[in-house]
Amino acid sequence: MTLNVAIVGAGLVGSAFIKQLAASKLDVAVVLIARSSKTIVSMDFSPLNLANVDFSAASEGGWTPAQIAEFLSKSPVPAVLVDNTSNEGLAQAYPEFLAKDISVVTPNKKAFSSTIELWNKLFDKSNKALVYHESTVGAGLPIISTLNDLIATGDRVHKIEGILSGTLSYIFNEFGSSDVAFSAVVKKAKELGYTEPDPREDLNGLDVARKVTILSRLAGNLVAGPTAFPVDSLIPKPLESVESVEDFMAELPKYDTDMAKLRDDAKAEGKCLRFVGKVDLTGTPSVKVGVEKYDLSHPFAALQGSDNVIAFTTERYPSPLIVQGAGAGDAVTAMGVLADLIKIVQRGGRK
Ligand SMILES: NC(=O)C1=CN([C@@H]2O[C@H](COP(=O)(O)OP(=O)(O)OC[C@H]3O[C@@H](n4cnc5c(N)ncnc54)[C@H](OP(=O)(O)O)[C@@H]3O)[C@@H](O)[C@H]2O)C=CC1
Ligand SMILES: N[C@@H](CC=O)C(=O)O
Repeated sequence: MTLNVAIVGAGLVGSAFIKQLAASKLDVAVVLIARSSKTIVSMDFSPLNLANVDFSAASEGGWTPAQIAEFLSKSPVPAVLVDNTSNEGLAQAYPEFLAKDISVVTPNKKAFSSTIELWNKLFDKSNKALVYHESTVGAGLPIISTLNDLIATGDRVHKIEGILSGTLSYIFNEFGSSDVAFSAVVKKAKELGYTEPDPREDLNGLDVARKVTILSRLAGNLVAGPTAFPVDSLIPKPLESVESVEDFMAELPKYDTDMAKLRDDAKAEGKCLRFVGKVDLTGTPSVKVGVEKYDLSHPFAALQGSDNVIAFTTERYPSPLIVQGAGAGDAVTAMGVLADLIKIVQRGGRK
């Protein structure tokens, strides 16, 4: 085997990733698969059988990031952590993995939109291990690789603008084109697997703000984090203090008429609502995230389903380079994660 892999998180994305990896016949051994409270591990680094991942047989108890890093550090071949969780603690521990020459692949945005100090540790030139995180923005769409390629080849980014949330794209596409209730579309987006584990992280703009933080930083504008610039929230004020997701979802229908009014006002002007993220580097850099009205002839008005669209305006692309397609969902996100793992295999697991 060329690499040993630990997969942490076997939810929607993690399960789809395991299925795709099993079908890919990639020359790696999966030696650990973890959920929050159960861990399947092959202590002698022999490959686990991906066709039969059975957590019912695993003993109770999750492994800490430090335990996983310690285990992988003993691997006789280069090792990779695939983090398919949205866990903050694991994200903060990536430097521990990198310090042990363990590469990281993840769709988890938390580390990359955290402090600049953590960002610098992740991309420290002296790291021998690799970090790939394509699916942190636009799921499997080639957004991060495109931006990195533009910059690495000497282009200058002027603006990045787009619809970066599969959930909010789906919500505004569905809710805007019919009389369906806002709360019903939010529920459906959750059922379809587009939302974050807690859908309020989508509705409050934080998920898009995290993605915009990542893009802005990659473009050279080191914003302090997702709360360092203006972000619109779609959470009704009285629901901001609700504790559980279940209570929030139960209360949301009470605010359907407020959201319908916003939609109908835009319609009356011949426009539609879209939730967009923008990075403008043409003068003093500015970053913002929120609801905007677009003419029905605008490309952002014609999106379908959970589509994301991102427009890079650069020195070489004054008429923007556009990437568009499904921006959420288990299969497309897992595809981005697997494509990143394949890159690590191709590079032999080390810089
Ligand atoms: N869904 C999508 O369309 C997209 C998702 N992403 C990102 O992918 C990641 C996963 O999303 P998704 O699959 O939808 O989320 P899920 O909630 O379906 O799955 C999360 C998984 O992580 C596990 N987990 C959580 N904390 C820990 C921990 N401390 N140790 C071990 N396992 C843990 C959960 O365990 P348990 O099973 O025990 O609950 C679960 O298996 C998130 O970061 C999300 O932002 C990115 C792009 C698109
Ligand atoms: N909840 C996110 C999932 C992908 O990042 C979204 O809706 O875009």
